[in-house]
Amino acid sequence: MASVKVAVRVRPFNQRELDLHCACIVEVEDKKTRLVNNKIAAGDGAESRERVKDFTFDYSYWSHRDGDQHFAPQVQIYDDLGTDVVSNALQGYNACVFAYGQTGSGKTFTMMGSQSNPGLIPRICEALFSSMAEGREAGTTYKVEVSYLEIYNERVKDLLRAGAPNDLHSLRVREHPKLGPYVQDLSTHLVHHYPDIQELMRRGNSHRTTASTHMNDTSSRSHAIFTVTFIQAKLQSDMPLETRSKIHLVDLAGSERADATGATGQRLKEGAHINKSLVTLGSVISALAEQAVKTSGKTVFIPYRDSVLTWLLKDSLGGNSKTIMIATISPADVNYGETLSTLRYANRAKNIINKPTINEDPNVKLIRELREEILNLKTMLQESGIFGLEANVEKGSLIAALSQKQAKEKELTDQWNERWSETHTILQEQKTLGLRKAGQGVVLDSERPHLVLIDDNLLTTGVTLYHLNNGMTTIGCLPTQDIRLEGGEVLEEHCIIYLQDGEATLESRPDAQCWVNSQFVDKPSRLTQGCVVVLGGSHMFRYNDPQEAARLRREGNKAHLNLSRLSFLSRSATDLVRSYDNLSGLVTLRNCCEGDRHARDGTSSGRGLDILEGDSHARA
Ligand SMILES: Nc1ncnc2c1ncn2[C@@H]1O[C@H](COP(=O)(O)OP(=O)(O)OP(=O)(O)O)[C@@H](O)[C@H]1O
Repeated sequence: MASVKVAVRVRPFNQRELDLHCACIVEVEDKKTRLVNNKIAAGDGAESRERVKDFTFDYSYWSHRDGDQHFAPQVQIYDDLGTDVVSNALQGYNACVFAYGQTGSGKTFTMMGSQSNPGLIPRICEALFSSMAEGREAGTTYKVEVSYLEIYNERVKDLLRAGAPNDLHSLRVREHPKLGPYVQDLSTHLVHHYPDIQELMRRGNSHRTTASTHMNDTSSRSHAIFTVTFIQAKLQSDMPLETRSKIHLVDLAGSERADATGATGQRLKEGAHINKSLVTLGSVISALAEQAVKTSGKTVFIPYRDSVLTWLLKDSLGGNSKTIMIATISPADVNYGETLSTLRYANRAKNIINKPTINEDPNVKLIRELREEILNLKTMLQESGIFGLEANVEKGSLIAALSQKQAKEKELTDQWNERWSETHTILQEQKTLGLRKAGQGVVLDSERPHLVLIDDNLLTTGVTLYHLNNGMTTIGCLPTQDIRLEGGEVLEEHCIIYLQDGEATLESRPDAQCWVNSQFVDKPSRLTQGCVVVLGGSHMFRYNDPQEAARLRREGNKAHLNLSRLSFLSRSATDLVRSYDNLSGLVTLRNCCEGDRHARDGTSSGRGLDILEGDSHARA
């Protein structure tokens, strides 16, 4: 059992409040937040008591004026609240942080922050990856996935699939009997490094629905949920351990009041929907708070399903999660009503009791239980002695039970080991490939020397990359070859690429058609960064050596990369000229006109490929 932790944060005056010469009506001292109603005169008696409202929370943060003695910067919020989220996730607990407050009160600033002053979400993610780097050294394998959605006008939109058809902007929320509510077809993204997450955050944030209101120039009109699924697996003293935790980081839309925000038309309609979720959130919080103090044992109805937001956050509110609420408030007297309402909301949330548990993999749990039972059975056998027939019968059944449990335990442990070694290999492979988004593009940052197929089949839509083995990579049309090529003039065993001390050399088999940068290969030929390899007349590759490329970049020595352009004329059905720019690696296709054909004679002629010379030769 754990209560929801609640923190309050007071932001600086905004321009509008400064222009209105607003008075500051909030005070903060330790855990206490005091709100003063300036409209009631100070004095004795009941009226004066009405003037001041005191609230106590787990944390009260004064972020009103930098330089004040108890000023709370972003890093303090992270140190107090974010570090807990990270350690909970590492222990296998679900965690949730949600920011609640009036429009323009600092929710996005607290959760996401800015480039120069990052908020909780980037700090939590960065710390998770730092911890993972340490854990990996100790042999732990991690799998981290991210999804990012917004709820706008009670519809769920995938923030990481922008440009998708409209139906993907209205995803369905469903409920799994064991896993609970989830969003159908929501994209999840495997991440290997912190910059991967940064890129996803940047992309998702740029797709959030925002608009300008009187209260905030870039007001978030939606509730945004950034979810990190964190799975870790390791062997501890030969015992498999596997946990899965979900971290929901939620930036709610601001509560609206038409008079305060100047909302009309679409903004007013949004307000009604935003309020529907927030009103339901309020009802859920009240019902949970009521349930927590109830002694009669009668269950209170919790209206989770009345809004998409509360349905999706069901586990975080009263369920299996360690949850933190951050209530953000304005210090200005003009916002007294909204601030009071936020503080009351937060005060009620303090009473919510959650039931967090460590999310252990069910099979691992079973293995652990079986091992305990096996240990007990062994102890019983040792203590049972061998007196009389009855004792022998009992001993026999103990031995049978023991061997049955040992067999089951072995089967489950083997399955677990196999699953994780496979996952580990896949993750390692993906990490080596370093697939990352760059704007609309996808970049493969492989760390190992490789060939990229430049495919002339107009119906091929995939990109093929072949890693070279350390030592020998065989190429040919036989299934036993490391790289199997079909069609054209490819021989059963066509050529071999030797990779030794980081240097790749291509050796052609007798009668095989191989060219490197337009030079026919009749003796071992060294492959250099960016060179073009043509095999069997119709298979064209670009060779990449990431280490050589990095060295050349460092040296600023691009001179050796010849700027000349090679053009290859295919005599295959496509009849296109492909131009290859050696420096950028760009391949362009254009229709071949008669005037382009300067077929070279010699080895390539009649073999399905003629080589056209560009302005000059590329380096061989
Ligand atoms: N603690 C703070 N310190 C400095 N600036 C802040 C702080 N909190 C908020 N701000 C500034 O106030 C403005 C509004 O903040 P923010 O966008 O985070 O509000 P919000 O509650 O997310 O609003 P909405 O509900 O409209 O999206 C921003 O310019 C932000 O930089």
